[in-house]
Amino acid sequence: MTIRIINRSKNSLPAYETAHAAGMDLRADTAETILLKPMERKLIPTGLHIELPVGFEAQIRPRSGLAFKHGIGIVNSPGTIDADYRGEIKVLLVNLGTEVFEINNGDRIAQMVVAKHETVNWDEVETLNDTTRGEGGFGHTAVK
Ligand SMILES: O=c1ccn([C@H]2C[C@H](O)[C@@H](COP(=O)(O)OP(=O)(O)OP(=O)(O)O)O2)c(=O)[nH]1
Ligand SMILES: [Mg+2]
Repeated sequence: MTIRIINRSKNSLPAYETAHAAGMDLRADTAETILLKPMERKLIPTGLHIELPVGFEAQIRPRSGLAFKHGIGIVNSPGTIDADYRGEIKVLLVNLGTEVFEINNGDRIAQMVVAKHETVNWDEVETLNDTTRGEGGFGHTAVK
């Protein structure tokens, strides 16, 4: 599919790094180096604005390499970009590691997955179909 995009950064457009990757890496758009101290969170600009087709969303997900090596996560993971959002895509990084993490312009800080979603109408009722699980959850199938 083709999606309209405005790129106000000087970085290349988000791109799939391998032939069948699900996510396109997003790059930081920042004139100055951003420092993220341990347990600190910051909204990182990308300079990108997109026009998703109705019925699609974009998910902003962490990169496992940054998570593993530096403890970098996304506070609201996965972030949701709505089809009607025209603002700049931003990434809410958090440093869960023990060292200060440096972000420079063009660094690949997160990945974006474009996905279909349903739009639901509620059918409000008094009872739901019974199942073997019933109301069991939160570990109720664990071996005792
Ligand atoms: O990681 C994110 C998450 C969201 N957004 C943008 C796109 C999204 O469409 C909008 C609103 O996001 P969300 O619905 O998650 O936030 P909210 O706190 O519910 O804000 P709002 O009241 O604006 O919906 O913010 C981002 O740029 N990055
Ligand atoms: Mg919202």
